[in-house]
Amino acid sequence: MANKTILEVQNLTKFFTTPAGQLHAVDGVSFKIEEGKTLGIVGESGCGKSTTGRTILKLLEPTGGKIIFDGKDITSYSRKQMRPLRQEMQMVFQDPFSSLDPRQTVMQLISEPIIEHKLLKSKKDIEDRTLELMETVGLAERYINVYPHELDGGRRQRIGIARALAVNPKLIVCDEPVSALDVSIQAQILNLLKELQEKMGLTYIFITHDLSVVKYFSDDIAVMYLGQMVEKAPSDVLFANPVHPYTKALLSAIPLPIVGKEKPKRQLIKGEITSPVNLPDECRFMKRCDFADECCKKCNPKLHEIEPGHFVACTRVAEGTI
Ligand SMILES: Nc1ncnc2c1ncn2[C@@H]1O[C@H](COP(=O)(O)OP(=O)(O)OP(=O)(O)O)[C@@H](O)[C@H]1O
Repeated sequence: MANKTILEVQNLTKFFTTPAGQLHAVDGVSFKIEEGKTLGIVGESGCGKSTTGRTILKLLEPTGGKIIFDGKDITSYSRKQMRPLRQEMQMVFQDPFSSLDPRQTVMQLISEPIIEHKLLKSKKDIEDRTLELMETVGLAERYINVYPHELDGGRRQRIGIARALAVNPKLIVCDEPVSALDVSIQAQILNLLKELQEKMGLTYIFITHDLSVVKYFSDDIAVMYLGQMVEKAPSDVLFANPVHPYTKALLSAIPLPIVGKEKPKRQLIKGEITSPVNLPDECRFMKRCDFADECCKKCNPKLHEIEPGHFVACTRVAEGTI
């Protein structure tokens, strides 16, 4: 039996008005996530991953589209209407250092959301819950009175995770949560997030520029390019059978064995991601694509299901010429 859909995003857009014109940071993104699952969102810097995450949590107002969380259409919810939902939707950031008040101790940092959301009242209950959360994220009790600058990046990220867990969320948007950490620490934090998911039934949106990080972590992976999803599939399918030229190039650049197939030759992606301002109605990846031809100028391709659950937005794939 399929799990319950906890989040559905339909044709989400977020545009910013800039002196140069409308900047299409998120441009028609749609997906569903079942409770307890992880959707990885990957793509290079500036493709709109963080804006997607922040808009879903209503930290940014969407320009268009729909956000349905736990059966409720929250697209037009006011700040006040969002308040009770804030507990259910949390975010873990890349650099916990910049999101943690340096003047607060671990105790103050972890207990803050408990106090803010009035989850517990007595000092003793708050302290007990803080200690319980520290244990849950693997932070030894001896750190309770230390300040974030006295801790390494991994332990600081554990504080960030404990703060998110403090309010018993259902969905956590993890925005590059391990990118600032050493590789050995990255694995510890990924294992912790996985363990917490299994224990608490958490749903994750896991944002990263690094496909190798999400391979074992995500149930589904969405590849973003210039505000749009260009390929979306279950993780194993995406790694075994990448179809969009951008996904292929991203995959060829990571040091992973490709099961049952020879590792594709490394394909360098030419040039830089172009500006998402005033985009013409043509394939957005065209200028960097080795396979581009005249048909790619016809229109901006939509996602097309090429096998169950595997979607690709490429004109040449849709026309069967690639
Ligand atoms: N407040 C803002 N005002 C104007 N443009 C913005 C704003 N926030 C983001 N952008 C632009 O929106 C686009 C998407 O940015 P976003 O941060 O979502 O990308 P990203 O894929 O998360 O990249 P990174 O990993 O570097 O954060 C970029 O072109 C960025 O410059």
